[in-house]
Amino acid sequence: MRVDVISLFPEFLAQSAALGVVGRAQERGLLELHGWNPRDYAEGNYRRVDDRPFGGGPGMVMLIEPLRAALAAARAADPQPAPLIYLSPQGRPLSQAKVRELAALPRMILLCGRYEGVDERFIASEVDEEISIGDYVLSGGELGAAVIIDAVTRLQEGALNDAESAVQDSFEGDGLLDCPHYSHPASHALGNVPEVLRSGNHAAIARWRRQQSLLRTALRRPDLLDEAGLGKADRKLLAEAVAGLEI
Ligand SMILES: c1cc(-c2cnc[nH]2)ccn1
Repeated sequence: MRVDVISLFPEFLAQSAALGVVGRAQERGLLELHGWNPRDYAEGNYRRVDDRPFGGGPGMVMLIEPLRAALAAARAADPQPAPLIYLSPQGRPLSQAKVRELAALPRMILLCGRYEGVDERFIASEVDEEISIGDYVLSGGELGAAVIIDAVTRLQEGALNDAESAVQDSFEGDGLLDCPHYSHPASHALGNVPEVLRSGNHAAIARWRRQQSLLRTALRRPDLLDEAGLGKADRKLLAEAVAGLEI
């Protein structure tokens, strides 16, 4: 997969992408990352990439022309078509379903805004999709781009080793929150590991873990539970766990 990133701080992404799964995916030829800095295409002595907003108000707005030139350079660098995705608080919330959709693409171009954002005419003319990574304001879209790059890279065939794939599957598989995890020591001042996990009874362990995932999801993210479409056995397992809660 090829990912082009339009950003005033390409070094930010280069550093974050050099590590871990994303760094390894690049070494394995599973991912190609290219940065495009609008400042390299800005005209004039000051190479302006932003200016004050019409109508007044705080902050600065990223200008159309440097963005158009950076986008044109990115598109000219590879014949593969690619959607332009703008990371912004006004975007649709990122979900694992959207990550799966993006991971299936051969290429995408991520636009990272700074300041107050991007001139609306560029968005209306060139942006295919706006995506938000959460309802909070960041200093720019680069962290959102890094999140998307990490999440889609993990879905590239061959990017994860067996242990990492198991972790991915355990979360991604059924849309529920993960169960609690424990390791040594079995007994500690902070508490003891649940007996079932030390029983060696794999059926009982799987049942306990499923029940804990269901209970956690019901308590913390009931919205995910609704989407999961539980079957009769899961609803029974959850009801048993809820009945056992000490309220
Ligand atoms: C994606 C981008 C942003 C953001 C971009 N610039 C300021 N905040 C916030 C949330 N998700």
